[in-house]
Amino acid sequence: LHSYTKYNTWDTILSWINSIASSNPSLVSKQVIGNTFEGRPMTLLKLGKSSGTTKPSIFLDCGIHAREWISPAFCQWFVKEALETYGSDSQMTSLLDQMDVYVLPVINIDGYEYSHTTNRMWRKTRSKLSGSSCLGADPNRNFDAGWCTVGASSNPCSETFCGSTPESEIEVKHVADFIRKNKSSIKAYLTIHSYSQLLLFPYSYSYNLAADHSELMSVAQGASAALTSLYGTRYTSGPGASTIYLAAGGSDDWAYDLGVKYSYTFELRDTGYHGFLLPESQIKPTCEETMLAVKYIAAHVQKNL
Ligand SMILES: Nc1ncc(C[C@H](C[SeH])C(=O)O)cc1Cl
Ligand SMILES: [Zn+2]
Ligand SMILES: [Zn+2]
Ligand SMILES: [Zn+2]
Ligand SMILES: [Zn+2]
Ligand SMILES: [Zn+2]
Repeated sequence: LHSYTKYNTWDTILSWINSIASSNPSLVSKQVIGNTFEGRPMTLLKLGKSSGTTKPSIFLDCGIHAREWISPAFCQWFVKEALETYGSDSQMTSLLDQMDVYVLPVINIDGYEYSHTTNRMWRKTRSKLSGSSCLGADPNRNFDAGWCTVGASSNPCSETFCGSTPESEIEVKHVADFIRKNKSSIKAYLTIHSYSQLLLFPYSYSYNLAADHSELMSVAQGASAALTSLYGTRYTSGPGASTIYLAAGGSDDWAYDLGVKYSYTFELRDTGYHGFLLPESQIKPTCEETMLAVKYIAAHVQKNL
């Protein structure tokens, strides 16, 4: 059965998505943006007061890397908090009245399932490339942003295999298609990973500073300070290249270059003690502190609409 403080399987998450959408019809709608390589439905939740017109929106995705289980847990937590506090929390109420928040709880569903059933440390998709016995590409190297130039491998057996072409991974293509289609209204892109406790923003594919570097930095510093205020968890903020590593093909860089100014990658808890195997006992505190950072960014986005 579904629990917000457990690492739910995909089947449990999908039935949760369906029940959430059907029990909150005025605030939530769902749509399938396409199927994964193995045919699972990439199901997107749209949160926000329904209005006849297109509202400005925030796109939040989780589970691009299979083994980063705290990530889908956060997307589920965000939905719970949003629906629970709409009407009582003034900021969340204002957010969902003025904007829409798209939540994609698991991008890499095939990989997520595989990490539950077969290999806990799996990272990539589960696509089959002709001519190789190795499976999958790194979806966060498969976006069309400096594709395969740095920090990625063209070896299909590598953990950071960039894919045969940009958007070769059908999961990446579906996400990119959706964001392209809605790029005029999507004001922020937040993608959730683990671990390291970092708040990253463009660029990772180059050491060059983004045009909006100073604003992105100040918002990141404010967001991580908000996060730290709850339990003292410390985060580092900065451009991906200088803060973690130089690497191309990431979703945040791609969204930023498409014109989504507020584009951030979160690396949640911890800093390596448990790493990807973060105990379920830490889901609640991790999600509660991350809510503060996400709400900080959302408030800044709203102020700048
Ligand atoms: N644009 C990016 N933003 C963040 C990262 C770090 C994550 C950490 Se799991 C990754 O390696 O895919 C990597 C890239 Cl390429
Ligand atoms: Zn398709
Ligand atoms: Zn990751
Ligand atoms: Zn990571
Ligand atoms: Zn522990
Ligand atoms: Zn809460």
